[in-house]
Amino acid sequence: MPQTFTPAAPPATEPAARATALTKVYGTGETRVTALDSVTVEFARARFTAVMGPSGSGKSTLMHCMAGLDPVTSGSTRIGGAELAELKDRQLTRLRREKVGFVFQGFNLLPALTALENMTLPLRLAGRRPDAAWLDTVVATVGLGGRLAHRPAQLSGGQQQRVAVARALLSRPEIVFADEPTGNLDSRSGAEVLGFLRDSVRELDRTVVMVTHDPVAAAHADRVVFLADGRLVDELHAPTADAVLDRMLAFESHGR
Ligand SMILES: Nc1ncnc2c1ncn2[C@@H]1O[C@H](COP(=O)(O)OP(=O)(O)OP(=O)(O)O)[C@@H](O)[C@H]1O
Repeated sequence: MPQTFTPAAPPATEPAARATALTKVYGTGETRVTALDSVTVEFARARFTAVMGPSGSGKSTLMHCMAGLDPVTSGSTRIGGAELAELKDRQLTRLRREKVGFVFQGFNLLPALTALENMTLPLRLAGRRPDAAWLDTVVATVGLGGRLAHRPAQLSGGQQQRVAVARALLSRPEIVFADEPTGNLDSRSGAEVLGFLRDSVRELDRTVVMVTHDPVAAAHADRVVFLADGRLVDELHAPTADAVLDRMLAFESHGR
């Protein structure tokens, strides 16, 4: 009897994103910098991971390479089942638009648009309509129900960042990369935004990777990975702020 071949579905344990022996070198000759030196790391689905390390250790570079914003020098980066180096520019742009959400320190909202218009803009640019039920869920999770018609200037920093989080979640991305999302917020608004990021992982099954300098912010994550000099040097599960701070101080004293 002829056998029909059915491609196997990706195993449930496949990570949302993965880097294998990822190396990134900037510049040549005297200005050559190895920003990432053979980093292998996985970001599990429906988990909140913080990336920490001293200034210049490669955190932003790791995020940019894994999000397909910056080409790698060698090694492999995957989002879901897709190997980024194998994608043509147009496919990469599409993958970034559909599978990756971004949250930046500076919110990056358009001032002339309302909160709701800002949230739905990436989907509309992609020619897609937001799913009404999912929009309601995301808006309820980030707690912006009464503010949808406000423009960014009429919102506090914390509310603006919640709009940015909602925008990142609306396309149901495989993974959300957040670069210092609380860097411009006071501690109370920062804690709220971190709470929403965590809720989006716990309640909405999203995957979030957050670069931060702040041990208190990192303690909201399920796991913290530490970079030093472009290498992955340690990780902590179920971190507390004190445990994160202890590790950071240990790296700094070793580095001296
Ligand atoms: N576009 C670039 N051109 C040249 N060198 C770069 C570039 N981007 C980053 N680097 C270098 O790569 C190294 C890692 O930088 P990266 O920004 O990833 O570190 P980081 O851990 O995010 O730092 P910070 O915490 O200060 O934001 C640094 O030495 C940096 O100077």
